[in-house]
Amino acid sequence: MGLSYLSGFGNEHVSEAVEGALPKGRNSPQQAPLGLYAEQISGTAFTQPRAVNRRTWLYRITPSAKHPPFRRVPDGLLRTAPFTNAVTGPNRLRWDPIALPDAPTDFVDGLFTIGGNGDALTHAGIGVHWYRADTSMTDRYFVNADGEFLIVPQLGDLHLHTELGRLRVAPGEIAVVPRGIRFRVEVTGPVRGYICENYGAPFTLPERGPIGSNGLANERDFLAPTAAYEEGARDVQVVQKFGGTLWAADYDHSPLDVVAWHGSHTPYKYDLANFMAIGTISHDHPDPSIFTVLTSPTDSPGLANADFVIFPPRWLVGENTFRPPWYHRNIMSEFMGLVRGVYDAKAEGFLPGGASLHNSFTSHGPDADTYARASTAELVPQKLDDTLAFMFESRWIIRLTEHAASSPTLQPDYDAVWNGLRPHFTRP
Ligand SMILES: O=C(O)Cc1cc(O)ccc1O
Ligand SMILES: [Fe+2]
Repeated sequence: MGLSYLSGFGNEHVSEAVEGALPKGRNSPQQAPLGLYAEQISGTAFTQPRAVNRRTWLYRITPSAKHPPFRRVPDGLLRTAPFTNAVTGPNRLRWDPIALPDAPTDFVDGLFTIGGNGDALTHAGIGVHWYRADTSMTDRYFVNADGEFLIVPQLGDLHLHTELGRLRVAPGEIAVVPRGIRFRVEVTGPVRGYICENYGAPFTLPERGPIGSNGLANERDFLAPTAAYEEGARDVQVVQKFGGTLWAADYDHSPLDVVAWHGSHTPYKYDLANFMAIGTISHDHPDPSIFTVLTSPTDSPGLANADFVIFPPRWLVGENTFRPPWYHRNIMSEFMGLVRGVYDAKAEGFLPGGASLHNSFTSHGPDADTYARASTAELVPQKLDDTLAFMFESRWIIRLTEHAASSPTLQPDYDAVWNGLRPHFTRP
C-alpha cells in the first residue's frame, strides 16, 4: 500500500485518520471529538521563538500518561555521552562494514554505538550509532528522551510506524524521528545503516546566504507522515532511552493510538536525490559545508552541534583544480559513512556500510592512490555517479565506546593509505 505524506519542512501540518477527529478552532475542548483525549507534546521550550518552536497536538485513544512503571533493561551495545571509557587519541580510524545479525535482532537490539560527544543530560553533542536488524518490531516500541534520531539507511528499507503515522525509508533517503515520539520499525529482510543521535537543538535547514532562496535541500521535499493509528487491547513493550540508559514498561495497548494530530514536532523523511548540489563552476574545491542537508545549531552563529553533510552524485568541472578534497586539518570532527559506491577521496578500503572517523585537527585527505590519479587527470568535465557518502560533523571530539575501539572491524593499517605520498619538492 502506498503511503501518503505531507510536504514541507517544519510546517504546521494537520492530519486526521478519521474525519472529524480534530477539534476545530481550539486545541483542548471540554471533550475532544470522537471520545479521544487531547495531549500536547513539546519539542522545544514553550517560550522559544516561533521560528524554532516545535510542538504537536495529539488526539489519541488513551492518554500516554496511562502506563505502568518503567524498569531498567540491558543497554546492549547502545551507549550515551559523556563517553569516558575508551581512550580516544589523535589517530585516524576506519571500520569495515558492521556485520548483519546472525541471530534474530530487531532495530533496538541491533543498535551499536560507535561514539559521541557532549552530554545528553545537558542537551549538547551527538551519539553516533550503527543499526542492523533482520526482525520487525511488532509488539515492541521505542522512544528516545535523550535526542532525535537521524537515520541513514545503507541496506534495506525501513518501515517506521510512528505515533504520527508511517514512513517508508530506503537507502538514499533519510528519516528523522524527534525526541519523545514513539515508533516501531518493520523490516522485510536484513537492514543496516547509521544514526546520528542529536542531543542538541533539533535539526533544521542551513541558511542559504548568497545562494538565495532555492537550492541545497528544498523545503517542499521534506515529507511528514499522515495520521495512522493502532487500536485495541494488546500486550506490548515500550522501550525508552532516558538519561543514557534503557527502560521498559509493559503496556496493555499500542502507544501508536493517535487518530489525528496537528503541529510541527513531527517525524519526517527526505530523499537525498532531491538535494541540489552546488559546487565550483570555475576553480578550487569549496568547503564541504556547501553540501549541508541539515544542521543542529548552537548558540554561536555558524557553529554547529552537528551538521549532516552529503557527497552525492555530481559533475566535477573545476579548471586547473585538484578536484577531490584537499589535505586538511579541521577543528570540527568528522564521522563519515558510505551508503553506496566509492568516495572520491579514497580509492579503496572505505566501503558501503563501513565508517571513518577523522577527529578534530587530525590530518587527513585523499589517499596516495587518489592523489596520484587526481593530480595528473585530464580535467575534462567528469560525472561522479553512483556514489553517496555522508558526514556527521560536530563541534567536539567524537570519543569512542570501548566496543568500537576494540572492534575486529577496526582497520589496523589505515594510516598506510597515505604512505605512498612522497615528497616531490624541486627547488627551481
Ligand atoms: O575529509 C573528508 O573527506 C570530508 C571533506 C570533504 C571535503 O570536500 C572537504 C573537506 C572535508 O573534510
Ligand atoms: Fe575531512
